[in-house]
Amino acid sequence: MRIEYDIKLGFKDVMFRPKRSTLKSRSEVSLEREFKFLHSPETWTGIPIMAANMDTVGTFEMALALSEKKLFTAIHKHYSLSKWNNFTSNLTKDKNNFIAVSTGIGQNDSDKLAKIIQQNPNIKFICIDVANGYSEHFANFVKQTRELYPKKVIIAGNVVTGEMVEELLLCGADIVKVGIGPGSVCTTRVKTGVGYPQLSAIIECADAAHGLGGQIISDGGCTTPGDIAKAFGAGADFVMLGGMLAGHDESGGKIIESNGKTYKQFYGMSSSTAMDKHVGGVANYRASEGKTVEVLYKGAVENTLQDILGGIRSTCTYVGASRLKELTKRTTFIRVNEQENTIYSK
Ligand SMILES: NC(=O)C1=CN([C@@H]2O[C@H](COP(=O)(O)OP(=O)(O)OC[C@H]3O[C@@H](n4cnc5c(N)ncnc54)[C@H](OP(=O)(O)O)[C@@H]3O)[C@@H](O)[C@H]2O)C=CC1
Ligand SMILES: Nc1nc2c(ncn2[C@@H]2O[C@H](COP(=O)(O)O)[C@@H](O)[C@H]2O)c(=O)[nH]1
Ligand SMILES: [K+]
Repeated sequence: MRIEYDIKLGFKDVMFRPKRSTLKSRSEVSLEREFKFLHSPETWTGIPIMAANMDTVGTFEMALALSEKKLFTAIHKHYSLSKWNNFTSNLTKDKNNFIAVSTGIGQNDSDKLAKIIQQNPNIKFICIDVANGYSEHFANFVKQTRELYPKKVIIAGNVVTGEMVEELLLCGADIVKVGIGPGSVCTTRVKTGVGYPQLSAIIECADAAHGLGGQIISDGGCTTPGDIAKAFGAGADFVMLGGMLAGHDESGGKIIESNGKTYKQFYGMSSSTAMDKHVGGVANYRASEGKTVEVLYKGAVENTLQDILGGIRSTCTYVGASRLKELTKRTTFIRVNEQENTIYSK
């Protein structure tokens, strides 16, 4: 056994130190970024915030709403081929910049992926997503996917350490997804004791990825627009959101009326709710690693997006970044023991 003694940080452990700035207005901030990729010849321009590939968040409806504002959606892997064909038949070609098709690493997953891509060749992004990105089988799957799809942009995850980011990039991933256990409906840290505070994971993984010319997605743990800004400040190229985009018209999940209030169901993809729905229950050798919750119904996602994007533009003006790209260079984090004043929150 060994112990690493340096303390790893989460979003709640830091704040941005304000800096002098020449920006006159938050309207002067551009949140768009342009990326070239390590393997794929594609280029991408957009606002690098994405909906998670959860069946309550990464829906076709979410993709239509988010792509309007140049945000991205990792579509969940449980749509059938015919649902995909139906969705893409009404899709303008440019919208393919803002969606990924997701896959697991089983034979069924790769067969279904092949069919979806064969029938929808304009799809540009593939998101290979597993809970534990440390297995050899997963790395081999990434390699095989790169061989099959040399031009697609491949996202692979999840991992939390630099050496595995490098390995996945070398296996053919363009973008590595980072986060084990920070999610709002995640119970991995409780069930397994495994995890890595998200801010430190981002800092370490971004450094590893950028050294090789790859990108990272910070996945999970953002509960406020300020957390998203901190993820970008720490070096994330993209930020993926689950819970913050749950509960909207465009989200999946049942509507629940209770005590005169309206809620929407939201659950982890490793929860018993998800496993009952998609694979007929929790296998007898494993535990669920996700929660099922009810979130207050929030209406159209557009309003939430304005709140998020407005918050991040404001962060940028506080540190003098006229473009999101400059935010990390202009970031000094201070370690803190307090966040917001909660006297009027419940
Ligand atoms: N970011 C995170 O912290 C987490 C995210 N999730 C999300 O939920 C989805 C469903 O998760 P889940 O059903 O748990 O697993 P996955 O769908 O990710 O499982 C992928 C494959 O990896 C194998 N595997 C081996 N060890 C592990 C392990 N420790 N954890 C998970 N899989 C393992 C699984 O086999 P077998 O099932 O036979 O073991 C399975 O074949 C994920 O794809 C991810 O989107 C889930 C948990 C954590
Ligand atoms: N450990 C688990 N993690 C999960 C599960 N379902 C999804 N996730 C991860 O959470 C993020 C979203 O995080 P949020 O804080 O923004 O809500 C998602 O992208 C997955 O990586 C699960 O059942 N268990
Ligand atoms: K995900």
